[in-house]
Amino acid sequence: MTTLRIGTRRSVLATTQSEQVAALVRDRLGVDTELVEVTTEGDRSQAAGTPLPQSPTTGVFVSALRDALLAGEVDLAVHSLKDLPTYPQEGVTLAAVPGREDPRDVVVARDGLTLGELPVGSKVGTGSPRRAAQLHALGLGLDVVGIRGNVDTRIGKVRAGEVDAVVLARAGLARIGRLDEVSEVLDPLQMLPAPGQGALAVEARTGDPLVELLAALDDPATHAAVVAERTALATLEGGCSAPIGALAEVVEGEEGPELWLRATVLSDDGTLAVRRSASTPLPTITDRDAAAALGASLAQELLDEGADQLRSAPEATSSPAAPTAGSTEVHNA
Ligand SMILES: NCc1[nH]cc(CCC(=O)O)c1CC(=O)O
Repeated sequence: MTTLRIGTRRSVLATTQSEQVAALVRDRLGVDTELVEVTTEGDRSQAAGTPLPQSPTTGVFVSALRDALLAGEVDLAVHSLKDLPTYPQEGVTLAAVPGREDPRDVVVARDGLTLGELPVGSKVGTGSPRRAAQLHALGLGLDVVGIRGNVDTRIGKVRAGEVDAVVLARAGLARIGRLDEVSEVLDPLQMLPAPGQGALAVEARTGDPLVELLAALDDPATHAAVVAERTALATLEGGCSAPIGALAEVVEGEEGPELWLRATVLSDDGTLAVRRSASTPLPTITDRDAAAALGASLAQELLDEGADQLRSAPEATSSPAAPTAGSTEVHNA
């Protein structure tokens, strides 16, 4: 085989991630690699300062890379898995999910403060409805403000005093060597990560013999976890558009590996939330059907508990959404 061309976005985070996959390809397949930078619509719109659609499921960072893959300009594409839409794309196969970074969210705050140490009314920046809703649900009286831009830009807003803190994925900071900026790692009980957070997706063309070779890059425990998380997300997306967090982990049980999954759906303002967790034995670590079944059944439980009715009151209306059966009302202190 000649040199494998790896399609990547241009940001520091994306090229670092792609270089990590390139190193895996060289180690495990013994093949040379070349990074090919592809500019995505998401990158262009961020550079121009125009707002992005709020949901990452629209895949603005993803489609240009897939186009380059389908056009044969690159042999494989590397994405942050949480940025991938849940619906499959014709001609594109998820060939490997490498080992995951710590999936938790972190706080980068002025003076190294934690969320609980920030005074009431402090400005916390995030562009993520999931993070915003969970920040509100903490009841700390924080002022959640919308910000955007890459990891560097967002940290810069704290250093410039524009906001008191930002919430980011620990994985992104770990990959670009900026963990020293972190003032608090958020427990998933307070801040459940996005489905797929901290994991990478390696995509290739469906039917390309490369798909089978790339299986050597796969980490089966991570793969099982993200299948459960993303199946839950896909099932929930069918019924609601509210913010969703989900995290699965493989643990060693007495009778072999078990997959644990917890998930939450919140109203945008964080005043209503449903949370559930469940587990399943994994007869074999590559049993993706068991992982998918766990995700689907947990999502169904959340929908049965009213996850599809967790709508915040529209801003123009005065009456807040009524608590729904089975949902937990979160009181802001
Ligand atoms: N939303 C953009 C995005 N996509 C992937 C990561 C970080 C890496 C990861 O989660 O795998 C980030 C930045 C962030 O959320 O802080």
